[in-house]
Amino acid sequence: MIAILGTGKMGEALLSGLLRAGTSPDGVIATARRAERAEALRERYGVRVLSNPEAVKNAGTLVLAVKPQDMAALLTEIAPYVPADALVISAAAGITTSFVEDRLEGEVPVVRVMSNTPVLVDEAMSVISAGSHAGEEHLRRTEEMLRPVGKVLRIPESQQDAATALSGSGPAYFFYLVEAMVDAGILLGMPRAAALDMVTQSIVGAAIMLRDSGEHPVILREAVTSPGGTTIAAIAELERHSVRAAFLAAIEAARDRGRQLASG
Ligand SMILES: NC(=O)C1=CN([C@@H]2O[C@H](COP(=O)(O)OP(=O)(O)OC[C@H]3O[C@@H](n4cnc5c(N)ncnc54)[C@H](OP(=O)(O)O)[C@@H]3O)[C@@H](O)[C@H]2O)C=CC1
Ligand SMILES: O=C(O)[C@@H]1CCC=N1
Repeated sequence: MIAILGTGKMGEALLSGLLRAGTSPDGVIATARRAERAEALRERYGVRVLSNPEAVKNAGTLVLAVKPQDMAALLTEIAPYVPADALVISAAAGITTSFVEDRLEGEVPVVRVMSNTPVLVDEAMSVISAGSHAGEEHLRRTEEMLRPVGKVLRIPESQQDAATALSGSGPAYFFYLVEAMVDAGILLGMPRAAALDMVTQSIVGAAIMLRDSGEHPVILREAVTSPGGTTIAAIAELERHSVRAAFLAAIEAARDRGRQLASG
């Protein structure tokens, strides 16, 4: 039995992914803070929505999907009820496995996960790291849960904040880029819907080429960039505005913010 504690955006995305992958609604318990949220989850997915202690007592795998700022309170609430042989999977940005271990009784295996919202379309990037009481079996169980909803990589926990900044937050950067490019289309007089179609299909096509061709992104970009042509005129402007430097600084800021999250 899997319990998802704190079924908000990520928790619901994981819940829907588990059900799409064939887990029966009887095999998942959700928890929520608000009664109307609990009712919506029951109606939408047919799963049981229980209190945190009831969910924890009944489950072998606990997925903690509350905001980092709510994690300490959740752990205090569930600590007396966590079964000794349960696997605890923490999905929160910035929360270390030792933060979770220190607030639970005994030597509970904890796996830290950073996934991203493309879980909703089975194209998540999830990175996982074992805590000090988790071993191969716990990593494998976590992989089995996450693989149906996308790609899973094992990384050292020391890289988790960097991964959060790159792939956890990553989809937001691409949506931001799409917004900016659609605005450029509007500036050039395109209808908004047509501009959105053009940009969306370009980003989908580029992403699939990148994933499936095995080519380095520089080679793929060079293939688009004709001497004296349009693309290099655009790239010259991107360089003039230090867009690459902005990405380096932005992702570093996201990594640094991740490091602060456990302290509120
Ligand atoms: N959104 C994203 O792209 C990603 C998020 N994450 C991580 O996932 C976690 C959740 O993020 P996200 O889904 O965006 O946030 P949400 O706020 O959408 O989800 C958290 C949910 O937990 C509920 N909650 C809080 N405390 C409790 C509690 N004690 N018992 C039961 N439910 C509780 C909240 O209730 P209420 O609705 O009342 O606030 C909310 O519904 C975070 O730790 C974040 O770092 C990781 C990767 C990507
Ligand atoms: O913005 C955040 O803090 C969360 C973590 C990764 C993506 N969203």
